[in-house]
Amino acid sequence: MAKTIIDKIWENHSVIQENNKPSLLYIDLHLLHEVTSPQAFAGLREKKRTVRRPDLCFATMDHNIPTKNRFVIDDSIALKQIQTLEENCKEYGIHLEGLHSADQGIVHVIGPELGLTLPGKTIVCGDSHTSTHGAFGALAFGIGTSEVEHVLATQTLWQQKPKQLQVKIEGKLGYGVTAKDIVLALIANYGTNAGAGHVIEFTGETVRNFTMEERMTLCNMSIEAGAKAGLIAPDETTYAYIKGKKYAPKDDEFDEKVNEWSGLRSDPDAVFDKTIEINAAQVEPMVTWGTNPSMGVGISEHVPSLNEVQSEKEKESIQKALAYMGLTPGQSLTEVPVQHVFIGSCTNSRLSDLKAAAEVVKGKKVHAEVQAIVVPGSQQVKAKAEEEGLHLVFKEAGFDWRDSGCSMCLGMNPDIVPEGERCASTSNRNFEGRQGKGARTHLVSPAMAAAAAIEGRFVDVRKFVSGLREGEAYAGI
Ligand SMILES: CC(C)[C@H](C(=O)O)[C@@H](O)C(=O)O
Ligand code: SF4
Repeated sequence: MAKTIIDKIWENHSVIQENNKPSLLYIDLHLLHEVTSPQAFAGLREKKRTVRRPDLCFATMDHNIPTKNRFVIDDSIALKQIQTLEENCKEYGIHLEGLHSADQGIVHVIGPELGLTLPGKTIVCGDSHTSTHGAFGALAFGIGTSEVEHVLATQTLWQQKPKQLQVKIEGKLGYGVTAKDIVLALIANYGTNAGAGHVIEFTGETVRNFTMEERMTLCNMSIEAGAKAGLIAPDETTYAYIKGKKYAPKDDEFDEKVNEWSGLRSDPDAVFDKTIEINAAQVEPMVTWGTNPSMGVGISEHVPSLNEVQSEKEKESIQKALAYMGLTPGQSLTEVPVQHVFIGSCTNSRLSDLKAAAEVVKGKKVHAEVQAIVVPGSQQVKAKAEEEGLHLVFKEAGFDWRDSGCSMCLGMNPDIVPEGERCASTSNRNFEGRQGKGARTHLVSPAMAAAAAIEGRFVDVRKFVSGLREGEAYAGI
């Protein structure tokens, strides 16, 4: 029978598989961070168990850490979680990239960057955006803390096989349109439940033409479309990225692996439970206006007016979101002032994201009413950006240039958006209170965030880059 890549990885890892029952899956890589691991280790200790394969675990600290003066941790909970991770890794012999490490960074940025994330692997982490690693053709998904304990103890996990959704993306991206806009458009059109109970395989010409960093942005947000995971079959782009990475297979072993990986693709006649088709050419730069990632529009559109909506329930949810966001129905987002700009997070903090933002910022100044920060996804990204002088572009424009971490993506560290203030953010979640109590989050691409930092309000980056302002003739792309 024809198989999808998901079927193939599932079969390769099933230790126990019975019809219609959960399978016991072998886990190839277990990533750990400071927030979701402490109780798991405590549980192990209580039951007098040990870590079965410390060599298949890899830990970092990212959520709680400050991005400015990173060694001064004032918050007592953060400090405790960081120290606990250090102690646990030491006790159980798990490799940790701590605050002093040049390889530290957001867990989903460093896995790929260090060559730990490889095609065909099963990868888990106590973190929902583990889906990011699917960009390499790995089956990668987030797990809860009790599952973290189970994987630590057994290196396996019971899992019901999910359904499979194909998201086929064809067409050429317009100028100024990015992978972030594509995934925001997917979620805006099909909702935050589109992928519920499914793993997504992204296919199509547009995806094939994406770089690995773009593929990571796409897979990162598959979880916001409700999916358990998202993945992309590996190809030459994948192998070229992996080659030479610190922990990636080397020399002959690499060639053998490429041979093996090249079988990791869905058979031409494989059947999916569902297929969604996206025309990338129709997508424009996106901005979210509401309190979940599906509440988004193209920058030339406007916030929904209530008479456009049919159902009462939807009307209510829009009204509630707009009240929280301090917006009015039908408003154009280009008239909305922003006070904060955050370029970072596991969605958009890799070198190409910083380059795209720097391109927009170059030679310009951050608006007087805006506080803007750039937070590289890892210390390696930071170092590479500095080699290319990107930090100078940002600093000269008035951005703060920080150390790596989750930062303003979520209100768990000192980088908080104050109540009632608005942030153009390259992260992936815009829930109420996500960036701090009462904070208003708008999800955008790095280029759109950079343009908002300069103008002090949302602008269409396509017009901005070509030097035009609203009202001026625009020849298109
Ligand atoms: C803290 C962690 C459990 C959480 C997640 O699982 O996603 C965080 O990374 C997030 O993005 O909200
Ligand atoms: S950057 Fe944001 S989304 Fe990613 S792991 Fe950290 S908190 Fe979660």
